[in-house]
Amino acid sequence: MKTRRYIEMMDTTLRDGEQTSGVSFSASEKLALAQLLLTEVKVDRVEVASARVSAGELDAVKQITRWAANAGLLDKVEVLTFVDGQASLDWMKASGAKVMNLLTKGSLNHLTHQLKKTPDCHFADIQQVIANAHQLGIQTNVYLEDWSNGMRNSPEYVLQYLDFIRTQPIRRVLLPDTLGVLTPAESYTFVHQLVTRYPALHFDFHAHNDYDLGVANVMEAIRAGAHGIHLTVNGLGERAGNAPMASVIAVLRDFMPEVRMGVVEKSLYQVSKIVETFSGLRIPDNKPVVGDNVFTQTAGIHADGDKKNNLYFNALLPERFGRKRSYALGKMSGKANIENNLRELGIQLSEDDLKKVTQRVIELGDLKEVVTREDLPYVISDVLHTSSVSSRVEVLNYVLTHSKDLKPSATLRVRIDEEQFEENAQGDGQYDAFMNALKSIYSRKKMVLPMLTDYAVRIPTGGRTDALCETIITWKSTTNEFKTRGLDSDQTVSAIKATQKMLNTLD
Ligand SMILES: CC(=O)SCCNC(=O)CCNC(=O)[C@H](O)C(C)(C)COP(=O)(O)OP(=O)(O)OC[C@H]1O[C@@H](n2cnc3c(N)ncnc32)[C@H](O)[C@@H]1OP(=O)(O)O
Repeated sequence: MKTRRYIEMMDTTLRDGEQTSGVSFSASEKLALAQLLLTEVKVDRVEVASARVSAGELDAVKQITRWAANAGLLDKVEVLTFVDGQASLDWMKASGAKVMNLLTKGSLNHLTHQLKKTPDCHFADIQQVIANAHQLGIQTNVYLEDWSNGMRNSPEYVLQYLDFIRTQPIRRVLLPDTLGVLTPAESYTFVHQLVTRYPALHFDFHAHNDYDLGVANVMEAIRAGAHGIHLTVNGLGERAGNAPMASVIAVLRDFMPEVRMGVVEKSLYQVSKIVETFSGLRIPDNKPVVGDNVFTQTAGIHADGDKKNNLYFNALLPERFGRKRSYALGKMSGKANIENNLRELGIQLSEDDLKKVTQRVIELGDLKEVVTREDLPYVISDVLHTSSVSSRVEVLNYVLTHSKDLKPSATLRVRIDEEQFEENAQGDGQYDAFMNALKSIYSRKKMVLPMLTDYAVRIPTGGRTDALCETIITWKSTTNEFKTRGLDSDQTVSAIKATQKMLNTLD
């Protein structure tokens, strides 16, 4: 049997990913992510910073290298450096990092117009930096910046460069499509040309996503013989970003059985969520593999087909990533969507009642209202005039204050079963103060509230909901994750309504 070729994965979320406009990771966030990426996601290497950037960046790299040295992983931590005499090397020394990814010029255009040097002069500078690094016990990989344009416009320069670099004590040659301009066909041709001509060199391919071709280009570069690839979590990166890790891993696993890799598929969703929080950049709901809605069937026909011999099955199963399939509720729902959601809630309805509830969900969808699974008991009670909604908990009264230069506060009275409780608290905002008062009441009852993991506010347009504000809160308990929704003309009140629904879902 043919052995599968191992592809090295280098994660550059902490270097190239941080080049996303508006993103800046703190030192502790960088440390936590480097640890997670190397020990749980199990990428082969992480690039954690560019040299010389800032004092905070130096502190972050010091923390990472201290941890990595203790964990025996120091050779997996990389820093981008420049051809700048001793400056980057001094920074490397101070940071404790032992692998540098030296940024050199991969196109004659960049070399001539940015560095204003001749190839010979550039090669001499590079040779000096590599030799000095070697003396400091620092290993070198070389980036050929703008390599893709170099292959198109000055291929003789690229070959001249590689003839030079193969004589140097370097470990890897990193081929960036710096501006994300390659087509898949070119990615294959260019990588294949170099892999064939320089069989002793190790080539990494580094894709950018300017034409949304990052994943396709990575596939073709690997097919052409690239030994490693560079990825970022959630596709973070300058401009349109880099090749997104979760998509690339899924594609390689499902479509390229001839290669293998160390990355743990089950960890991809977790790391994606953490990077979403640390970067402050929300993942689009339709982002493959990690987006909120990518395992949600909306159309009634699809939901129906899922229960009939799994007709809409594909290999991209949510369970591979620790996720679950769900069924949206709205105007495209059929009975199957409603049934699936009711099953999760442990509710059974007769065929006739199911039709009535389905009809109401469709009407609400027409009004642009979002219906969550946890809304269904309210819809049922409204349509069937039953008391299927638990009203164990009722928010009876509250006063919320907001004033200049004073902390917002809340006074709250709730009924839980037959007992009433009152509590005051402060918070960073009115809703935070409300939640703090609520948490105090629940801790008196020795009960823990689920964690609020997302809070989305929307002003639905059109229909009857013109002036209303909709708050959808995502909660995470020890056993599951769910959403509740509140609708009111006041934003805080809509959040409180969503919160009361959450309280009534608790056992
Ligand atoms: C492939 C990539 O994504 S490359 C990303 C590289 N990383 C970064 O740029 C990190 C963020 N950058 C920074 O913090 C800063 O730009 C620094 C600290 C690197 C340099 O800052 P400054 O000294 O203020 O220089 P500035 O950013 O204005 O210009 C860059 C200089 O580097 C030079 N330069 C460009 N490429 C290289 C290179 N590979 N090696 C050495 N110098 C280079 C430019 O020619 C320019 O020099 P000049 O001032 O003599 O014209």
